Parts: sequence; structure tokens; C-alpha cells
Amino acid sequence: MTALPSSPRATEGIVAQGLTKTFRTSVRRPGFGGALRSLVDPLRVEKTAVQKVSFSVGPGQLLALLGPNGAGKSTTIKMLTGILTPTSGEARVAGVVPYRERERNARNIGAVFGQRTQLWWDLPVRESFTVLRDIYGVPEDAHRSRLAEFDRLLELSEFWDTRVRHLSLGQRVRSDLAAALLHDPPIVFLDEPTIGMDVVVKEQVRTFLRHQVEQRGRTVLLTTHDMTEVARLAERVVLINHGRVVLDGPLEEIRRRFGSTWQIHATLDHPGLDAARLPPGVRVVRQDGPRTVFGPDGSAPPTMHQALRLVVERYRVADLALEENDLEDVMRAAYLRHDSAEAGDSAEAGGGAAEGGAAGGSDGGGAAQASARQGVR
Ligand SMILES: Nc1ncnc2c1ncn2[C@@H]1O[C@H](COP(=O)(O)OP(=O)(O)OP(=O)(O)O)[C@@H](O)[C@H]1O
Repeated sequence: MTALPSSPRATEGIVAQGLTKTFRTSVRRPGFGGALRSLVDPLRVEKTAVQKVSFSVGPGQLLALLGPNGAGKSTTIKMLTGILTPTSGEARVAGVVPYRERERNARNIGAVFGQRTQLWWDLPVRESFTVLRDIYGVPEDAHRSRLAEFDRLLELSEFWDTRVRHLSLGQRVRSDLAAALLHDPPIVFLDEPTIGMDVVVKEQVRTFLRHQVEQRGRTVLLTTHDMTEVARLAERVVLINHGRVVLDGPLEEIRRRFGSTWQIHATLDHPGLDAARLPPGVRVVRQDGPRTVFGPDGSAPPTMHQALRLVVERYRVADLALEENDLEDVMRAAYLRHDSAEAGDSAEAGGGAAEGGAAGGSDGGGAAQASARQGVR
């Protein structure tokens, strides 16, 4: 196991070093006989949900941990919040190993799991806040001023005398956010906090989170499938797929690498197209008379702006329209690129570096992850 860096900066934020979690579960054998047999002789299977995951979030930073369903995001967060103990690797959160010192860790962190509440179902929200105040020993005046701040940002007083079970989803998650921060933790974990909310409430929550990072200096690790959220909140993202970190870098860099799924719709000033003059990394997607759609080709296509310049230099163009895919498409491209690179790797029995250094090899080693990270920096 590699020792964690001990610089104050790193230990104050979040550090994951080679985190791995393997679940052992029992599965039912098929058929009636199989089910009976499973009762006396359960069939055990292992599932490695997270494999050698390493990243860090500096104090006062917000990092979005992204990945498709089942990628291992929640499992990673559960290890960092002390809910799960890793099978191997290590984590440190505000200088504390979360699964070893759960109580100390709980004082340093706030956590919101969008799908669950930590509030008491039968208590009015404000009473839940009072219970939390007593649990964490928050002084009365600090509690009052924090509640006033959260009410200003999240408009809680409209419903804080309502029992939690009667709240709408948006009201419940706003209450959960306040509850998670009432003891003023420096570190905040948010697992899909705005799932299922309407756009107005989502925007309110995002403004609240920005305030917590920019004005309060909190360190935030966020998982979400909402790319608007990522674009609004995160400067840096870690992309995880099949339990492994495949990209770690500034959002802009990832956009540049995987956002090249642009299209240039050109109406040419001449019939037909001289294919020999096609710029490298550019292909013809469609052609209908003088109307031609250009798109990226190969592993290192030019950016839309470079391609535009090249197309205009090489062809006489009467009319132009551009189409650049949004962040959702960028992320889809990043996931797919990794999936196909992985399939290629396993077909070659684990050989070779992945295309463009964008993905880890199927040996899953730290070196593969490191090269992926370097790839986007
Ligand atoms: N307690 C458990 N026992 C067995 N397998 C588990 C357990 N928890 C998670 N897994 C498996 O680990 C993998 C990663 O799950 P995880 O919930 O971390 O994914 P996720 O990235 O958060 O997905 P989503 O975006 O759908 O929430 C999945 O294949 C899941 O089925």
C-alpha cells in the first residue's frame, strides 16, 4: 500500500489512493432445484465495484465524479464517508481515515444522498435541525445564524414546520442540504443531489453550492448525471468507468478532447467535392448535391474551429452552419471511447496503450490510470 502524501494541503481535502472495493454476494442458481441447492450451498460471486481509484480534491475545490450507471461512484463516496471499508487502498478526508475514525470523520463531513434522507420522517424539518444541533453540540447562536443563512439561500422557512414525510422532493433535498451543513463541516459529499428536481429548484441548489465553495471555502465532491450541473459547478472532473478512473482533468480539457463530435454543414459553391482535398481528421458525413456535412474522423480530429478554417481554405463555400455537441454528448463520447478501447485491449489480451492515452488498459494498473490522467492534463 502506498503511503498517503502528508502535506497539510492534501490532508485537509480529500485523498483517495488506490481505493478498491470488492463485494461478495451470493446468487441463486437457476431453476427450482438450483434455488433449493442455493439455500444450503450458496453460490458466491465477487464483484469489484471500484478498482485502484486515485484522485484528490484540494481544499476549497469542487470536483465532479462522473460516470455511467454502475461505474462505482456511490461506492467510492461510501468509502470516503466511512460507510464502507475499502478492500484495499486508502482514503483520507480532512486528515482523517474515514472508515477507521468514523465519529471524527462525521464531524468533518456533510453528506447528501439525493435518493435518501437523513432527516427524521415524522419530525418537522426545523425539529430535525434542532436534534442535529444537539448531536453535534453546535452553539445556539451559531445554529441560529447558519439557519438564517441557509433560509436566505434555500427558502426553507416556507416549509420548515412541515413534517419531512409531507415534503416535496425539492423541499426535502434543500432541507437535507441544510441539515448536512449545520455543523459547518469543511468537506461535503453530494451523491446526485438534484436528481428529479425541477429546473428552478436545481438552479437554487447550484447557487447554494457555489456559495458554499466560493464564499465558505468548503471542499465538495459531487456526483451527478446532469451535465448542466457539471458545466455550472465543476472546473475539474474525474471520470470513472467500470470502477476505474479513466480521466482526471479540467472540464475544458475533456471538452476539447471528446467534444470533437461537431458537424459543419456547408453549401459548396461548386458541384461535387474533391475528396483528395479533405483535411486530415475530417470526413464527409453526408452529401446531397452541393450540401455537404463534414464531421470528425479518426482518433485525433481537429477542433471544430480548426476544421472550419481548413474546410474554408480548401473548398469554395457559399453558406455555413455549425453544430457542436453539448456536454452530454462529450461525456457520452468519453465513456464510449473508453469502452471501445477496453474491448480492444481485451481482444488483444491486455496489450497496448489505449487510443490517444484516453483510457486505462484492461490490466487496470495504476500506471494506466496515471497515463490517462496525464493524457488530459
Ligand atoms: N452492496 C453491494 N453488493 C454487491 N454489489 C454492489 C453493492 N453496491 C454496489 N454494487 C455494485 O457495484 C457496482 C457499482 O455500483 P455504484 O452504486 O457504486 O455505481 P454508481 O456509479 O454510483 O451508479 P449510479 O450512477 O447508477 O448510481 C454496480 O455494479 C453495483 O451493482
